[in-house]
Amino acid sequence: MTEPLFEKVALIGIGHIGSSIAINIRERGLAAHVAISTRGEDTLRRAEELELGTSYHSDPADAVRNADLVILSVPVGASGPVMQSIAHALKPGAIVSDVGSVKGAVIAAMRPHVPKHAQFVPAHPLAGTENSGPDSGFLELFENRWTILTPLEETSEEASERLAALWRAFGARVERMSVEHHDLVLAIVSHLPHLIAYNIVGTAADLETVTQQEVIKFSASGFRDFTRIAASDPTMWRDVFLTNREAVLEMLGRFSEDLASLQRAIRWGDGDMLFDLFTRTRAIRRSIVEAGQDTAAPNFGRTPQSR
Ligand SMILES: NC(=O)C1=CN([C@@H]2O[C@H](COP(=O)(O)OP(=O)(O)OC[C@H]3O[C@@H](n4cnc5c(N)ncnc54)[C@H](O)[C@@H]3O)[C@@H](O)[C@H]2O)C=CC1
Ligand SMILES: O=C(O)C(=O)Cc1ccc(O)cc1
Repeated sequence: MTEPLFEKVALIGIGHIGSSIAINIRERGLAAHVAISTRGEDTLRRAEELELGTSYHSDPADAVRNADLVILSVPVGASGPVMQSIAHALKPGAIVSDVGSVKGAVIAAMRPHVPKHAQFVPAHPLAGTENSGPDSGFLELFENRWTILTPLEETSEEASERLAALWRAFGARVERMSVEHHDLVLAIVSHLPHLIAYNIVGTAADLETVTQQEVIKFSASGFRDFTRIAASDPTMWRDVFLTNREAVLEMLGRFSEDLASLQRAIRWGDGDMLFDLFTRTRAIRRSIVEAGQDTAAPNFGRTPQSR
């Protein structure tokens, strides 16, 4: 148990990320009260059965009343309307944050509704799995993972630091970044890999010459890794690609050019080109492993169910 960092926290949206936050707050004793609200009545009931909070509200405005910290953990496309619906109930000095995978579009949607008397600290934990819903959260999810804060010019240093302290209490490492840079970095390290996974699994599913049963039966571990990522939540990822459009298209353009060079090397039997690239990429993997960010880390891609 740590000292409570906040008296009352409100969690709006209680899926994979919201429930992992709730479990961290509960297990580490980081807030005296945790009010939960989410769109679906079934999800709200399930959150109560799992004892993720201390009060449960159908109306998000009721949950945020008197809260010192409000965290939105909803699909990126829902952030603006949810912010609008809670704005009038925020207490003076309240900190409002989010966990969205895209920052530019979320900030553009939320910022106009944040009252002057509140502090908006946008955030993004670089941690998650392909699972969704309130049953998929777990305590270790954020351990040794980065959480990026993208404070705005009107955000106070004190509010950023209080939110950073909460993420550190979850075991996360915290870094600050500009909004634009965040969206570019995430386009290459997270959004494009998901697009590639969705595409390759889709291509395999549509083949006429190889049956779906064969794809399932003979899938080697490389393909299996893609199927895990391609099992990620459709609503969440639809919103990511629609809202980080420019950065994803920029990275996709670079990716397509590089893929065309590989295609040419294979066609012309340019083994040196293939060997050189594969040597450089192997070095990147080794530096990720050395930095302790590899798949052997305790939480990667695993949930309590699969452990
Ligand atoms: N799943 C992941 O690996 C990661 C997700 N994120 C971000 O976290 C956010 C939430 O994602 P997950 O927890 O994975 O999704 P999820 O699908 O597990 O949970 C989403 C929650 O939002 C609620 N919700 C949906 N629309 C709503 C609305 N209009 N009003 C109130 N509640 C609403 C749902 O009922 C559910 O409780 C997304 O913005 C996503 O980009 C960030 C890091 C990792
Ligand atoms: O499941 C995976 O491999 C992930 O990459 C999880 C993830 C998904 C979305 C994010 O914004 C951050 C992390």
